[in-house]
Amino acid sequence: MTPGARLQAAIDLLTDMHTGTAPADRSAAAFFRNRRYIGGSDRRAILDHAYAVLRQMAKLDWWIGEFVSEQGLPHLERARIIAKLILIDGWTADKVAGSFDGGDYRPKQMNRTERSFALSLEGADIRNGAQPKWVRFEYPEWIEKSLVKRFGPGYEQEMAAQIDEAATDIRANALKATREEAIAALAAENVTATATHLSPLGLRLDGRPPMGALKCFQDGLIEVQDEGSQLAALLVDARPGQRVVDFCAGAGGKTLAIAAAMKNKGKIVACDTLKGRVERAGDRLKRAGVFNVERRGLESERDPWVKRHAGSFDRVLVDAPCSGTGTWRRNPDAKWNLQPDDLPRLAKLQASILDSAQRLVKPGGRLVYATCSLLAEENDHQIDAFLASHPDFERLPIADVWRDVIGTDCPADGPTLSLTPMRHGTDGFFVAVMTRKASGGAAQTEEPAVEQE
Ligand SMILES: C[S@@+](CC[C@H](N)C(=O)[O-])C[C@H]1O[C@@H](n2cnc3c(N)ncnc32)[C@H](O)[C@@H]1O
Repeated sequence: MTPGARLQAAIDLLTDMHTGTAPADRSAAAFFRNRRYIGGSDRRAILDHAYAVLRQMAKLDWWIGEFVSEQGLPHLERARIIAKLILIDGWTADKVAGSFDGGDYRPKQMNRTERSFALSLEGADIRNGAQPKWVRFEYPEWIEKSLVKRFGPGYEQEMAAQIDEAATDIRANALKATREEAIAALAAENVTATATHLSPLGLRLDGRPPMGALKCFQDGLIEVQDEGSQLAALLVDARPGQRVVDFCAGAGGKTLAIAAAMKNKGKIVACDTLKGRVERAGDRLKRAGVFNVERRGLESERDPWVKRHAGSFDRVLVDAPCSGTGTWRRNPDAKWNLQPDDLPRLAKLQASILDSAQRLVKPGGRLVYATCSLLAEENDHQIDAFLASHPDFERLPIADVWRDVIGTDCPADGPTLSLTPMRHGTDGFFVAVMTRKASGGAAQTEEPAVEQE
């Protein structure tokens, strides 16, 4: 494809991304599925253009807004790409016009308004002192109060750390390879990987190799997983022979890591209310050589299966549905899709999931709550409320769990773990570990636990 054709494809992709409600990565997958003729390097270039826009969209739109107030509205996605080329890539208006020339598959020529918009941007800095903070640091204005409550004045730096793209992290699958063996296998396929600082199984890749094409990926030696997510799974401290529930297992990211920690011995029940999602984890489990997992679709968090298995698991992980505010480096569109009423709705769901899932934990067993949220409402506040209403549970100091499992000093202060992109270079993750007091008796349930496997 010519550079201009890539730009037109990026405009079309952004239009798809901003029509309908699908997350950007799903829109992109559908876009390329319908255009199989687009090769790998063109695909990468088109995605780079589109994601560069998504990452700095508040600032690009601010510049568009400044211009529009005087001159009338240009085609929005074309305007965003024009602004991106000039403000981020440093193009001149003439260079943009060279690609917007109406040639085969290329953007049609800029009209007079677009041309004067392009000229007005030449030499400007994408950041401008007149921009409000939410524009400069790229987050929805309404969430500022929660960010200030959580981080204090440092919240701006936390948000700035979410603008740039995250590196690709992978986990060495201990069922098939040590971290050193995974590094060597990657090197043999010309991929450079370095050990992550916090996760003992983690590797950070140089660049973005096409993972699906790597033999060591196809053979299950490695899994794509952010370092924060690896740590959350490790802190479950699941041991060989135990019975474990991954209550919100999704496509099985943490299930796989837990299975490796258990050396495939014992049993994991991977549940989710999205039955199709948990079913689709099958191929990943097979590739990773995991065979101690039962996949289970739940009607809701109060599915009768939970009551039937009350008090019968050593570990229950609740990797709760959340705002995803810790993953905005990877999903920059998610911040603009999040709505103010999502937070109370999610907090209510998280509390309900915890309240139901806790029934599965046996006396002396552990309930581990994790989110990829940065917000106290979904994290510490949720745990405080849970402990207040479940006196048979107590929090285990995260530093103790960390030292037992990982063998180093925990990088976070406080009784729970909060990882952030700025402080730890991981996705934002929260982890709290609680135990059902051994003397607390079995979980509250109206009927005896019955094994039904
Ligand atoms: C953060 S994601 C889980 C990610 C997954 N654990 C992983 O590591 O790849 C949260 C999951 O919770 C599931 N979920 C939503 N509501 C639920 C409910 N009421 N009960 C159980 N799971 C639920 C969602 O379908 C989603 O897959």
